[in-house]
Amino acid sequence: MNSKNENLAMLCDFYEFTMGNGYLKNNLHNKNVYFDVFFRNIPDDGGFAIAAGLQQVIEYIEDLHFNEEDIEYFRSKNLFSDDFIDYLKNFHFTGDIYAVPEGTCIFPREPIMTIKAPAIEAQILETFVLLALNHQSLIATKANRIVRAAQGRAVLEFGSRRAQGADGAVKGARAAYIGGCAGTACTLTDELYGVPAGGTMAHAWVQMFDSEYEAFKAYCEIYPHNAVLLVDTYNTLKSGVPNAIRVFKEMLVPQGITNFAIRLDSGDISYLSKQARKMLDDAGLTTCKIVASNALDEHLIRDLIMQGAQVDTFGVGERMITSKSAPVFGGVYKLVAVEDEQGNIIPKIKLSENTAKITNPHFKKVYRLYDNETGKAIADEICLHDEVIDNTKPHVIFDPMATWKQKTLTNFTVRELQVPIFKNGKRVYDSPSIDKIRDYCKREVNSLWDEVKRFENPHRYYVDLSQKLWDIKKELCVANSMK
Ligand SMILES: Nc1ncnc2c1ncn2[C@@H]1O[C@H](COP(=O)(O)OP(=O)(O)OP(=O)(O)O)[C@@H](O)[C@H]1O
Ligand SMILES: O=P(O)(O)OC[C@H]1O[C@H](OP(=O)(O)OP(=O)(O)O)[C@H](O)[C@@H]1O
Ligand SMILES: O=C(O)c1cccnc1
Repeated sequence: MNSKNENLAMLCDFYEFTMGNGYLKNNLHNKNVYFDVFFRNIPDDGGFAIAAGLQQVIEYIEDLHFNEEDIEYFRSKNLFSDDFIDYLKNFHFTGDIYAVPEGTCIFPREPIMTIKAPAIEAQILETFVLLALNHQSLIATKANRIVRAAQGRAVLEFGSRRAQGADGAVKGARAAYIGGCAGTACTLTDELYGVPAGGTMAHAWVQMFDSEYEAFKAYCEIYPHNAVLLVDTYNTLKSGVPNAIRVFKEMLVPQGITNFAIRLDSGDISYLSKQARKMLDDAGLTTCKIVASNALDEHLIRDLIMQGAQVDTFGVGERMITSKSAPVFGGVYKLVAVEDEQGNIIPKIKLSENTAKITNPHFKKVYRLYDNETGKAIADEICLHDEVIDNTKPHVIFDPMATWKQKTLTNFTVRELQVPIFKNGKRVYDSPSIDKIRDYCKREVNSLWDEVKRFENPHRYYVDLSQKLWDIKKELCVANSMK
């Protein structure tokens, strides 16, 4: 499921192979094509999303090959030509890929990945590329909302047991960490990706002993430095908290240990946490932290904080790992250009009755423009691949949906968002460590205005087109609408 040497080549929609077979028959297979990955709607009607999943795309592509069993499978279908089957036998990726690094804040309609490759290769990549980017971007985006709602309090990822499948759990926990979670309950995600795993205890531990007091005592004996006692098995305020206080005072305080905690997992978390805080403080255990869990999400956490709940750490499972309130990240994979025999890039467009759904044609680049005074991101500008924005001159940006809405920038910095990942089939990019990705994500989110980050009716961040790209798009719209 996760190792680099697992062959996921067959995790591919069947039509990629029927098209591939057809491209070969029509001698189109070696034609270089350009595909963009982009998305149209931000989950939960948020103001931005977070890119994640690139490392899994890289590992998939580096390992992409069809083994004997796969070749036999294709033969058994009696659908594919011998030439195509021979082609698959020797398949490996030979193209170029550009992508935004994991942890980047991303916005609708801008290319987050661009694939330039011979047609069959580009087509075969589609399913896995979308699957990996869509899933992890969804969870990183959701986790970031939950982490922001917690306003500096730690959020732990607790979702494996309710994730949609093993990959949903493991890659989901990786993405949640990129989005800002402090750690995960998923041991495998720690082993594979270095996301710190940890946890508290289940009700089963407490139930295994003759009394709650004995259960807490036994735990503190083994784990004096990591004691988080679950206090709601019988009666939170009448037995759970008093027993925890007794054990902390009898066993840990005399050893000079102060970093212990209790966990609330049911009932009114606001009321219980305030009462528990008071009881702990009255007992002199002011350093004791309070963890809360139980079907939490960004709205409940925000609400609990508004109610004055005394919670230091939130454990969040099902609603984060499944992104329950918005379970789809609609990233798509669209053909934007082909090369002719001379190597000229011919832009392609897909029209739609819905103007927002008309694709942005051509091989492109995305620039992010930052205001030098505030350091905040002003807008993204999608340009042709060979366009450069000169920040020493005033620069006009305009809304592509309402071109009369213009702004002239004078004091700004430009950053190209996509970086080269593969060149002629060879990887030219090393994924940063997971902690570096997480730090980068934090800086990225800090570079956005608060208005873009609010949960309700966020300000729409501008994603503009360069004049040259806009002109080409308009021309293609007119030309293609006559077809
Ligand atoms: N003060 C609060 N304000 C708003 N929501 C809360 C508050 N306290 C708890 N909640 C949430 O209300 C929901 C209550 O869920 P539920 O009825 O399943 O829990 P419970 O009955 O307390 O516990 P359980 O059934 O797990 O023993 C949870 O999502 C919980 O996080
Ligand atoms: O509610 P979530 O956000 O998904 O957080 C994870 C939940 O998983 C555990 O409970 P579970 O119901 O599995 O078992 P328990 O009876 O031991 O609490 C834990 O106690 C949390 O309540
Ligand atoms: O460590 C915990 O407290 C934990 C882990 C997974 C799910 N619920 C709780």
